[in-house]
Parts: sequence; C-alpha cells; structure tokens
Amino acid sequence: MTRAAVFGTGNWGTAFGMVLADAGTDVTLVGRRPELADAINARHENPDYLPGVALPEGMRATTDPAEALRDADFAVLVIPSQTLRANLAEWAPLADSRTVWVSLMKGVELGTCMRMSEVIAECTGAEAKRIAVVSGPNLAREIAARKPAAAVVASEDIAVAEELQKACHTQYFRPYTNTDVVGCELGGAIKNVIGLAAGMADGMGLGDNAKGTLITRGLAEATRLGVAVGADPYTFSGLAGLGDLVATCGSSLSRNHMFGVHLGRGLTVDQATAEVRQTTEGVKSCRSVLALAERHDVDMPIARAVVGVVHEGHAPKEMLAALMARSAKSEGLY
Ligand SMILES: NC(=O)c1ccc[n+]([C@@H]2O[C@H](COP(=O)([O-])OP(=O)(O)OC[C@H]3O[C@@H](n4cnc5c(N)ncnc54)[C@H](O)[C@@H]3O)[C@@H](O)[C@H]2O)c1
Ligand SMILES: O=P(O)(O)OC[C@H](O)CO
Repeated sequence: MTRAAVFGTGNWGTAFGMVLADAGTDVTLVGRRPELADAINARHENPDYLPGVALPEGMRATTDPAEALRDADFAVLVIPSQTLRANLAEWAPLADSRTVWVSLMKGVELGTCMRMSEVIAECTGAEAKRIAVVSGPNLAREIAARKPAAAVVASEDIAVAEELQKACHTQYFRPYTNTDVVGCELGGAIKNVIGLAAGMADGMGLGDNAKGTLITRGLAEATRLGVAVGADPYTFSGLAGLGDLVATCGSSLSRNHMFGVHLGRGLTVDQATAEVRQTTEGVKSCRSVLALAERHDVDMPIARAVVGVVHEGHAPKEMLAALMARSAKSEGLY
C-alpha cells in the first residue's frame, strides 16, 4: 500500500489527506498541536479547520514527524511557504532516501525568490525525480465536501508524477500529470497575487469587466515571468494557470480574494489579516514574485500595484489609477 505523510493539519493538508485516503493511500497527518491530532484520531474530524467534515476512518494524525515518515513513499508539504526552510531543517534528516517530497504550497520564498521545489531540493538534497508539486483550482472546502475538481501533478520525472497521480485519483478529484514543475509552481504563486487584486476590485465594486481584465492581464504577467524562467507557456492556460486564476478570483472561499475584498472596502492590512486569519500566501509572496520579475527584467504592473497597496501604504484607488494611466500598447504577451 502506498504511504503518505502529510505535513500540515490546516485546510488543504486535511482535505488533501482525505483525497489521498479516499484514493486508497495510507495517510498520516503531521501537526504541531497534540490536542488537534487527538481530536482527528478520536472523532475523525478536524474541528479547527474543517468542522463537520467526516474524515476517512483510516486517516491518522500525529505530532511525531519521524513516525509519519517511516516507510513513507510521499512526504506531502502543506504549510505556509515562508516557514518551509525552517521546517525542513527538522524533517529532512528523518526521511528515507527514497521518499518523494511533494509541495502543495503556492508561494515564493522571500529573500531568495526560490520556488518551493527549489527550497526542497536545497534543504533535503533530493534530486529532481524525488520532488513533485500539486497545483490547480483546489479550494479546500469544496474538495472537503467532495465536490468535483481537477489538478496538475507535476514532476520532472513523469513516472513519479504518474505514481502520485495514482495515489490521489478519486471519483471527485482528477489529477493530470505534467513535467513542467516551474510553470505549475509559478502559476499557483502568481494567481494568489492576482487574486488579491481581483478582490480589491470587487471590494471597490468595480464590476466584472474589471475582474475579467485583471484575470486576463494577470495571466499575461504570469506567462511572461514563466517564460523568462524556463516554464512552458502552455502550462499557464492549464489548471495551474488559468484554472486556478478563475477559481481564486471568483470565489469567496479564497483567502487571497477575500483579503483583497477587505482592502478594497477600506480595511487596513492589519484589519484584513485579522479578518482572514488563515494562510494568505499572496500577501508575502507578492514581494518575492515582484523581486523575481525584476531580477529577470519582466514587467508585472498588477503585481507591482498589489505590492504598493499591501506593503507601501498606497490606497487601492491610487493603484487602480496608476494601472489605467499606463501608456497604451498592443495586446500581445509583451
Ligand atoms: N486552502 C486551500 O484551499 C489551498 C489549496 C491549494 C493550495 N493551498 C496552499 O497550501 C498551503 C497551506 O494552506 P492551508 O490552506 O492549508 O493553510 P492553513 O492556514 O489552513 O493551515 C496551515 C497549516 O500550517 C501549519 N503551520 C503554520 N505555521 C507553521 C510553522 N511555522 N511550522 C509548521 N506548521 C505551521 C498550521 O498549524 C496549519 O496546520 C499554502 O501554501 C496554500 O497556498 C491551499
Ligand atoms: O484560499 P486561497 O486564496 O489560498 O486559495 C486556495 C487555493 O489555492 C485555490 O486553488
């Protein structure tokens, strides 16, 4: 039987653990708080993140990473992107040399501008064939309700992607394989930044034309950066690109979207943080995404506007005016 250790007992760690278990994989969730692990084991429910969702009986939780990693085929990482490096310093030495590390995270590391698979490679020493990512339009609460969704499972080694695909394929969760790890990760991280912008537009009541424009030009920004760092441009028209942009920019279940809505309605960043509470990757990753773009001389005006609002104290209205006042250009990618 395939075994997976899932690090993170939040929304997506718990929901993806459920997907793996429903697909017949043996799953152990790894959390930090014993009382939450006990509740998951005793009640088959995660009362803090997914109250009312009945988890598969065989899915267990522990606070002991070594126990979870014993004989694990997959170590699935579902924690905030900015803490990954520190976490792996503890977890990596406990893993078997054959374990495949899987990132479900949608962020870019501050300071280094590294994608999560790059952080994993550096911290674990794992070669590319022992690293995979999962991305796509995957709002955890919908998946926890077993509503249908699709995703991309990417690894440079197609055989590894296919193994992971098998381990998480259920009647409601349809994973497609891809070998473009770079494109899938950037698609996931950048959609959060565009989701913040779309939320601001919604919060300001700007309407659906504005949102359609942000999604489309956001996709152009993501594709431009992706191409500059070696991704396949077609990945961005797929589930990890357009699919996730549409889901995130349109859903009140998206934390990034709702964070933007709060800002658009006039709340401060601190007030929006207090409202949303859970991991909102775009808030930090907008800066690392923009830094990566600057490093590659790629223009990302929407991402720059988001950084202006979230980190530089500009009002959403000011940034909107700046975006609209840019010089006229043709529609192409550049
Ligand atoms: N929620 C979704 O719908 C969804 C879908 C796809 C991808 N993601 C991505 O998955 C990642 C996690 O998101 P989430 O929604 O599960 O977040 P969450 O806020 O629901 O849960 C975060 C989890 O990480 C743990 N955590 C926080 N700080 C930690 C630290 N310093 N060390 C170890 N663990 C820590 C928390 O205890 C919690 O278990 C993010 O990168 C997000 O973009 C989320
Ligand atoms: O709630 P968000 O904004 O982190 O989005 C969740 C998922 O990434 C949607 O695919």
